[in-house]
Amino acid sequence: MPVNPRVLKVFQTMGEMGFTEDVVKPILKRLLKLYNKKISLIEEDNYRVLLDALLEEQEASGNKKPVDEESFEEDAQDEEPPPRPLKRLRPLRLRDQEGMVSPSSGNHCPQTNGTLLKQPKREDTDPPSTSSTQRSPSPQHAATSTASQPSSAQRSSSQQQVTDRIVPSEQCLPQKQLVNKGKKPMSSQGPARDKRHLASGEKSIRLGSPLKRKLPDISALIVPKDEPVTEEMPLNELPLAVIGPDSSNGNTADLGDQTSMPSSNLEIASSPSGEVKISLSCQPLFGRPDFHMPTLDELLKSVEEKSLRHKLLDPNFSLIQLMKDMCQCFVELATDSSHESQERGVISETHYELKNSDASTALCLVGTDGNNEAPSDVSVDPEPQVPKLVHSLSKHVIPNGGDVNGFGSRSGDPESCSLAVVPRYQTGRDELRSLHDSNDITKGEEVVEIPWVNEVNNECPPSFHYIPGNLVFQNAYVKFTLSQITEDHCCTSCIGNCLSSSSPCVCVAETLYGFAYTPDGLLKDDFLQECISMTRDPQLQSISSCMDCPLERSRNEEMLEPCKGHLNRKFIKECWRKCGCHKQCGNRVVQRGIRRKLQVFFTTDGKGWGLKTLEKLPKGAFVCEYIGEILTIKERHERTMQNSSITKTENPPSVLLDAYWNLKEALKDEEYLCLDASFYSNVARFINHRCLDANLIEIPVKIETPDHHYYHLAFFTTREVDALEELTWDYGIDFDDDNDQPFKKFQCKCGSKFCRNMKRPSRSRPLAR
Ligand SMILES: C[S@@+](CC[C@H](N)C(=O)[O-])C[C@H]1O[C@@H](n2cnc3c(N)ncnc32)[C@H](O)[C@@H]1O
Repeated sequence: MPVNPRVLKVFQTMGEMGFTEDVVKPILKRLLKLYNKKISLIEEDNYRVLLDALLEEQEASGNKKPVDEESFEEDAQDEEPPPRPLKRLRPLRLRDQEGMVSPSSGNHCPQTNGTLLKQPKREDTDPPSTSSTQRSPSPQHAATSTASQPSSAQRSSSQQQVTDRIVPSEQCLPQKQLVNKGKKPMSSQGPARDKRHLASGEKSIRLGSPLKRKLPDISALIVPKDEPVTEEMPLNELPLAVIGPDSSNGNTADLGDQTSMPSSNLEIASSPSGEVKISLSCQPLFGRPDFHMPTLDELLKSVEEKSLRHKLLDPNFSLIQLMKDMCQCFVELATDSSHESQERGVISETHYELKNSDASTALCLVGTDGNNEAPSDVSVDPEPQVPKLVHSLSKHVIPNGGDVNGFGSRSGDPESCSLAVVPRYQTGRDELRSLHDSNDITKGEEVVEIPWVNEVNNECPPSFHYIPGNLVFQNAYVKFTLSQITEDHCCTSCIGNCLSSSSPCVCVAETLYGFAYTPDGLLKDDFLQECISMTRDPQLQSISSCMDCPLERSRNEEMLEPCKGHLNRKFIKECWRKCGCHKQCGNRVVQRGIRRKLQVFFTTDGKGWGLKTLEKLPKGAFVCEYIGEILTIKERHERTMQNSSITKTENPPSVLLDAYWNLKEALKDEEYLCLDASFYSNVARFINHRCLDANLIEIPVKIETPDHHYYHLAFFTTREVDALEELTWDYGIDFDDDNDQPFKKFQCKCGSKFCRNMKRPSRSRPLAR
């Protein structure tokens, strides 16, 4: 029988591209079968689909399948070109679920070995084969019928085209939905919301950033190499992930027989050029009269509340678990109209329990999947604990230079953000690696990247949450309001750079010495020198004692010890947002954040991790702030008492914001504050101690508020610092005093000739801590 000339043309064209007829033939045959013998679909875009399939075949396996000797005569039929079919990116497979009939075997989008499919228009409603071994034509052809799936000619927006070409999740409908021919999608939401309702209650939910308009290079899709692949479910024929509802949620029975009915499908496709798409197709809960379709917003909110806030520090966090939670949230939302209030109830209850639990109880509470045992792959340190976010931070979190929308709360405010204590896991090395990107330990939170290196051993930096600005833990009163900042407190009439004005602006009026910065953004030498002297020289130290020291009160209210004294300090006042000056005004330095090239490194002299500069720093240069949770002294004490080992581990100490405690007017309890960098902090947590002649000094900086009780603590260089030098500051610890140290005493290895750990006479400031 003569061979169809169009088929011959295919062979000829492919031959010119280096593909032999033997290689092309079986793939062409499969594609023709898939496209109902419509060879025009193969011919489109210069045989793009065939080329893609050939490339995929080459990539996926070196074993060429035997050539099918059948003639193409019956396979290739001439026909009118149908509307442009949809293409599907290769869905990347994350996970296989054993013992379940995966949608891939029953309702997956059929594909060839090539993963880029064009889905021809098809009007028939014949159920497709559900055998995984059969490469049957798409079961979703009906779902992509003319009515529900506009042709390319009908599409005006190129974005729409691109979106449709990339993982058309509607095409992965189970068989039941295929009879929906001609029906319009049930979407009640506009396309801008990027969500689609499918026939018969199915819904495709798209997450993640908007897709780029450019059609990705499909042959270059990333395939995760470490995911399990079974022979029955070839990689390139499966959705990326198939996640069934969590059997532990008690809803399994409601979902029906999972072996006969596919559960929710999750598909993710990505390409090296950055296009990522997640598609979740949820199966309606058959037999549930109370089923209703949650909106995407409801679902996302519920997932966030359920998973993200509760698992912020969970070393066992896994994306799959998150996806499972998402499915579970879907089930809960879909079957319970009062889900919102119930969900909140659970949160507050958990919050209460966590806050009041001891370490072992908390350990049970944070076990994943309701499993109360610590996971076997992590070693659990029962002593140290990590505060864990269990409630919204949205209202009372105070970022560095944060907004003036009424942050902070008086104690007892039920809406305060709250952290509760849960055990800290000693995470495995790999997990730590994933927690701290070696290129940037700040995870993008700072303007500059700060890498970490360890050329000494295999240790990774300790686990902590990187935050670029201080956060209120719970009761600290830190409130910035515009009304608080009066004309006396900010330079509303200034323009441009305050430093270029002949007289100091009103912002620095209360500092008495004018601007602290030079036009180069460094500290003025005399100002710096005075700060250094007031800190280091016992003769020049100015120390005041509180009448009623909150530190002593928190330790023992019954038997108050006299205040040990607090160092009086000079402070810097920066211009801020209510000021009229430019954001680049020279009186705004600390609020611009870290600008220097720094590196976290493992020290060679036994101090653990440290911080070094990678560039030469001039004297008086701002390096970074000391960032942590803002705790009241009471909270600090409670945290210490809850587990006395917390603050006495290798963790950084909590630093008192005590420069104004000795004011005539007594502060309220929630205004005696400190910064605890144990769990939430920035790169300053790595700065090691050096007795007396450290190259950094901490200076109070007031930015947002005229209040005295809250300020920033900023580190400036005390001298010129060479590139690669370790950065150090004097913690002010008294090595002779065994009690009341803010952290575990360590054998000082600072190497300074003024080291106080060498039984020399005290030369510095064993003040209140
Ligand atoms: C703020 S942390 C500094 C970072 C810490 N080296 C690390 O590995 O995470 C404070 C802890 O570092 C260690 N450290 C800091 N300065 C030290 C010094 N001069 N000598 C010995 N250990 C020091 C102590 O264990 C201390 O408790």
